[in-house]
Parts: sequence; C-alpha cells; structure tokens
Amino acid sequence: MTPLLETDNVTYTYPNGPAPALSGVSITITAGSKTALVGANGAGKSTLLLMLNGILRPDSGEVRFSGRPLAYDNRSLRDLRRRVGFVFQNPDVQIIAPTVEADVAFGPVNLGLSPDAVRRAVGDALGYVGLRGYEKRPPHHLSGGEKKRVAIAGILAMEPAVLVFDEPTSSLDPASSEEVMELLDELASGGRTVLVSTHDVELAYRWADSVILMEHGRVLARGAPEEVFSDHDLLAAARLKPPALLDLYNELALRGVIAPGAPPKSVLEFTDRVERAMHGHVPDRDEPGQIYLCNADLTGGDDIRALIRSGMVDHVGAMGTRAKEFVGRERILLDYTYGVIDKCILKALNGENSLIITTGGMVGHVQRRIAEYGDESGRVIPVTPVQESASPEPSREPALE
Ligand SMILES: Nc1ncnc2c1ncn2[C@@H]1O[C@H](COP(=O)(O)OP(=O)(O)OP(=O)(O)O)[C@@H](O)[C@H]1O
Repeated sequence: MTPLLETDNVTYTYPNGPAPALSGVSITITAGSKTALVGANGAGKSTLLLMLNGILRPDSGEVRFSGRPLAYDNRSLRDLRRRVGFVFQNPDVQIIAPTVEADVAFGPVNLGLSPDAVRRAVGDALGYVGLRGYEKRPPHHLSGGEKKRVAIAGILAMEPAVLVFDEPTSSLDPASSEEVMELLDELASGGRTVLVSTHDVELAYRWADSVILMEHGRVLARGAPEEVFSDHDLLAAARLKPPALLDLYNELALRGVIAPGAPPKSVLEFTDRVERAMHGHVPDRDEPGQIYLCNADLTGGDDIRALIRSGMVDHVGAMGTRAKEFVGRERILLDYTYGVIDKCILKALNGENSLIITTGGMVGHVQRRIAEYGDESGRVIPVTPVQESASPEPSREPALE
C-alpha cells in the first residue's frame, strides 16, 4: 500500500500554548484508505490535521506528501492544498462568498480555470453533494448540514486526491450525519483518500478501515478499528468508550455464547452471528420480504410513487447522491439514507418489503451485496427490479446485472 501522507516524529506547541499539542507524532495515510483519527477533546486531532495541508508547520519532525517533505513557500502550499483538501469543523470558517455558487467557484477560479471549466466544476461539485438548485442562495441562510455540504463542494471542485475532514458530523442531526458519512463513503469508493477526525467511536468503528487513536498529543495506537476498539485499557487511557456493537460482541464471545471470529460491523452481521450460535444457521422463519430495486436513471417518479402507494413497500431507502437528488426532486420520503442495504435485508428477514432507489453502477453493487448475503447466510432475499411503467415482477432469485 502506497503511503500518501506521512508525519515523521512531528512536534508542535502553539505560540501561546502551555504544553505541546503534538509530541513525536508519526502516522502514515495510505492511498485510497478511509482513516479515522480518534481521540477525546484536546487530544490533538485538529492540530495534526492542520499539519497535513501545511496550515501549521511542525516545530520539529517532518510531514511528507507522496514521499516528498512539504515545502512552506506560497506556491508549494497552494499546490499542496489543491491535492489535500481540508473541510473545517465549522463551515462558517470556510464559507466566504455571498452565494453558494460563488463560494464553490472560489477554488477553481483561483486555480486559473476557464469560465467554462469553472462552471462545470461548480455544477459537478454541487451535484455531488446534492445541492443543485442552491446556486444563488446566500450560504448564511442555509442549515448547518447544508453549509457543511457547501464547504465540501468547495473542496471537491478542486478535485483533491485526499480529503481531510475535521469532525465532519459535529453539530449535525443524526440524519444529516448519516448523509455526510454516506457522501464520504462515496468519495472513498470513487478512489479518494479520506481522513476524518472524530471522538465518535461508533462512527469510526462502522466507517473506517484504519483507526489512529490519540491522547495528549501522542498516538496511542493504530490499526483496524476492531483491534484498536477491543482494547479497553487503551480506550480508557484515551478517555473513550468502546463501540456498543463491538463491546456486546466481545462480551458474548468471552462467555462462549458466540464463536470468536471477525467482529461484526453492523446490526445485521451481529444478529446473524447470534442466530447462528443459537440455531447453527440463520433460521428460515416466514417468507422473506422483497427488496425492490429501482435505477433512478431509468425510472420515473410516477412509477416509484405508484409502487409506494400500492402498499407493496414498507420502507424506502436511497443510496448515492444522484439518487437522493432524484428523491428530493420527486418529493419521495425516505426511511433510510445510510447503511441502506443492510437495513433492507434486516427488514426482509422479518418479512417486510423495502424499496432501494439508486443509480448507475450502484445497482450492481446492491445486487451483489444481497446475493453475497444469501450465499453467506443461506437466506435468499428476493430482489425485484423496478422498471419504467411496468409493475415489478416478483422473483425468487437475486436479479442479475
Ligand atoms: N490556537 C490555539 N492556541 C493555543 N492552544 C491551542 C490552540 N488550538 C488548540 N490548542 C491546544 O492544543 C491541544 C490540542 O488541541 P486540538 O484542537 O488539536 O485537539 P482536538 O483533539 O482536535 O480536540 P477537539 O475534539 O476538542 O476539537 C489542546 O490542549 C488545545 O488546548
């Protein structure tokens, strides 16, 4: 795995700070990874993130991007910040222009792009965060979640390779938090390297593939979330608690109720493990519910609304920004915006029907995930594609791409 960003023995004390905010911090962020920097208040997370795009400069030690030590002249910093985008905790710090459009255009204009290229970059970035149509709105009239999205769009418009988010979900309600996390997932699955700081261990456990645990300006541990978060002493030293799902799983494994193995990352995985421990398999209860799968690129809002009104669907979820944009335009109410596939499988296991609205390549991803679940658990969940102006044909097998 290629190291993209590295800090080597970095130390930093704020000019008016009584103690070092960072002491000998060495971390490596690999290309394409989803890393969570986790620590309690004051652990040094923000300070470390600010080192990564040169906003702060270490007192000693070195920060490297793509193997090269950072240079701190204006030109090098401009170039670095184009590659390492930073989304501040408080979007008000980042948003500067009187309209959403002008704010998102700020970066591309400064990069010297042509007016056409700027327009395209702004349109794409706003589409990506689900804010098309907000172009002329003054950012200070938007909600906290919308402002966060404007700030993210402003960074995306410069197409950075790495996205650094300081506390991406702080001060957002649960639904907005989930939407932002799904956006981060989408960015990561599109090949970007994503780094977030958070003290939310539940979020870090579910989302990250790598965790760096900090306390008092030092790195206490790094590794897979299930390893780092299983060490209670380490978490206590970092003034944090283990994620509930992992804690429950470890206790049950310790008591021999469930066989030890890779810890579950979701409620679905957890409940399947418990059922297997009880019955030797995931038991057949009633008929499983259907999952209707709609490609919003090929289906009209009328067809989807008709399906929902027919009473055949108990829950509706959308995956991906384009699908959510579509759902917003069509005024379709959603039950699920994050972890949609697992939530719909859980409902199907209880005999309830769901509809997943998505677009493009995500359709295949949903089908594969449900088929894999069927192979692993022996419980085949019927998937029915929803086509334009055609009533869905119930099928027993997961649909093929
Ligand atoms: N501008 C500053 N001037 C002086 N000290 C600062 C400044 N910013 C942060 N510090 C100190 O540096 C240490 C690390 O702070 P930092 O903001 O990096 O922690 P954090 O882990 O991001 O915390 P939080 O989760 O509360 O945002 C703290 O002791 C803090 O008081």
